[in-house]
Amino acid sequence: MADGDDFTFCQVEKPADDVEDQHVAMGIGGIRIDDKSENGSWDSGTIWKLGVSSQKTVGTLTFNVIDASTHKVTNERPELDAKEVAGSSSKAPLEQKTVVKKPMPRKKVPYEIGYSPLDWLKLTRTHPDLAGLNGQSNRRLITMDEVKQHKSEGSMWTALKGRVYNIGPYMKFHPGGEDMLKKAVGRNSTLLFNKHHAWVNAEVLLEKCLVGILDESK
Ligand code: HEM
Repeated sequence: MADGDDFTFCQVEKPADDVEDQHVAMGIGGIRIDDKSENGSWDSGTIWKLGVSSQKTVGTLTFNVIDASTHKVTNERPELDAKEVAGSSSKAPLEQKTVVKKPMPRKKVPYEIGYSPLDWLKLTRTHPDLAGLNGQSNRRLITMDEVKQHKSEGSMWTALKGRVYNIGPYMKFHPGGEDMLKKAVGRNSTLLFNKHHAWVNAEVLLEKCLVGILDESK
């Protein structure tokens, strides 16, 4: 290149991801630059290429602009000349498998008047014995066999995350509806609970309904 030519040349690296190539320069499939040095020899280098090329010359620089507009866009890596793009000969598939878990559809039921979460909070603060303990300790160990025996209106027990609760008083307050909560009665409802709303803080919500600790040894 002649001294008078004020031409700043910076080397452009080929981007690591080939998918990007097709979006960054739509219609241009590659660039080749040839520079005639002062001793008359040619320095040349192709940055990347995809399709048919046309040649342009500016001063001593010769550009090969390669047209990719007719090039079929596929998920395959474009054919790259190993000689021209050193170190990028591997043909790894671009397809990425993303597993998107479908969220559970929300099935909240409207509250009956007097059964909102706030009403439940008030009840837990004023009712003397929601668990139905009649003075018994709520630290005692309870087996699943005993849980199964409490399925009546006033006393509906469920085992949840290692604790046993009387969920009878909570039935009409449950935002997912009574029918859903009834599925928990007389059994270990931990899996069902987590399936629908692992984020719900049952320990706090049902604190006053605690009957005992689940005896998991039996
Ligand atoms: C055993 C104690 C349970 C407690 C304390 C409880 C509490 C709650 C709370 C606080 C909500 C509102 C969640 C929110 O707004 O994000 C809710 C919603 C719901 N619950 Fe429960 N639940 C219990 C058990 C269950 C069980 C066993 C089932 C299913 C069989 C169930 C099914 C649902 C459903 C379908 C909703 C509405 C879902 C939604 O809003 O996305 N719940 N529950």
